[in-house]
Amino acid sequence: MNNSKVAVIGGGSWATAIVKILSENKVVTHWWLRNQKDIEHIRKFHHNPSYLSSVNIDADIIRPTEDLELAVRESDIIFLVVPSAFVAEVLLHLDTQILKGKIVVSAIKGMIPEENILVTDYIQKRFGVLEKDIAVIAGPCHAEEVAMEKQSYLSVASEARETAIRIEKMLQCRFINVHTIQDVVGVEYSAVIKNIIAIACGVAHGLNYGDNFQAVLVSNAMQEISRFVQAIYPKERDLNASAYLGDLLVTTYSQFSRNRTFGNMIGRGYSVKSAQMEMDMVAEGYYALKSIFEINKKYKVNIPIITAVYNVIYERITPIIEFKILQEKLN
Ligand SMILES: NC(=O)C1=CN([C@@H]2O[C@H](COP(=O)(O)OP(=O)(O)OC[C@H]3O[C@@H](n4cnc5c(N)ncnc54)[C@H](OP(=O)(O)O)[C@@H]3O)[C@@H](O)[C@H]2O)C=CC1
Ligand SMILES: O=C(CO)COP(=O)(O)O
Repeated sequence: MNNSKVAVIGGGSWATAIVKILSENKVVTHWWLRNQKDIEHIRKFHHNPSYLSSVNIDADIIRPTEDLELAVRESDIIFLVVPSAFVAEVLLHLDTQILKGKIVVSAIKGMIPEENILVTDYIQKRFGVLEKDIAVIAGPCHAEEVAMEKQSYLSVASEARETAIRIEKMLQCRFINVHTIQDVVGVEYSAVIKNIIAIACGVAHGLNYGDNFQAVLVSNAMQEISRFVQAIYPKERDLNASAYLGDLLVTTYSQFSRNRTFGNMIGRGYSVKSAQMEMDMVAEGYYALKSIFEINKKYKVNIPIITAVYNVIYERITPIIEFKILQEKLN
């Protein structure tokens, strides 16, 4: 039994997968979900009816609750797992002092819209959490495969080694291998951008481009990620590590990727609205596009793939035309 007191904030597929991992390690967890019906269902039947419903929720270890404040107050480690667009709204009524001295782990791969800042920057700014108490979960890992207990790998990034190791021990289990890394900003930006690239791959697939094109798209994208991350936060980092390249590959190639699925619909001619309505899950890349585009007005990095996706999604340029232009910029 792990003695840390933990809260998981969020009721979607990734939150459900993280709850499964914590439960495997016997970590007593307050699990906040916004949907009262889901909470009652979990209490009664020990499954999340809306996401990864095959996952068994151990009632002795996992305590679903509608009381966010209680979940946070009772815990010393908080896992944030709501899509980035809803973070500010979900945390709105929490006292600004409530996270002081607690460890906050962001499992979110997105940015706070409007403010155009990373989730960890938002948590530090709004709640005064110290950098040493912040961690990020990254790596190529789809919730659906965690649910099936397929061997997976996670990276825990923190500037404080002690914090990273504490979280590593909490997540390492039978089917999850965890390693630590000291690059919160690089890992977060890379995870944000790979979602946009996965939309690009989906659009390309929807337009009937083949594997040859996607391989070139992804390798050019890796260079794009490298240029952007090094411009924003220069540091010696191995972008071939699974926290960066691995996550890009799984999201651009996996059948489970929501971002790729969303892009595929756009490529096939769906409007943005109808593609979003068709999916009952969130494609973070849609929101990230706007933030990265805004941030890049200052850094002026050459980001042709992100620009092409931005033009398709926000400027309503026909994908077939935009991708013909992009084609000429890849090598
Ligand atoms: N799924 C995955 O494999 C992975 C996901 N992530 C990241 O985890 C984060 C969470 O995504 P994930 O769990 O997959 O999400 P899902 O797409 O599975 O679920 C969407 C979640 O968003 C909630 N939601 C929808 N609208 C609102 C709203 N207006 N206010 C508050 N909450 C809302 C839903 O709640 P409700 O059901 O009540 O509508 C649900 O909990 C994202 O940043 C994602 O990038 C990271 C790694 C892997
Ligand atoms: O981050 C992920 C896998 O590592 C999930 O990607 P999607 O949101 O596109 O499914």
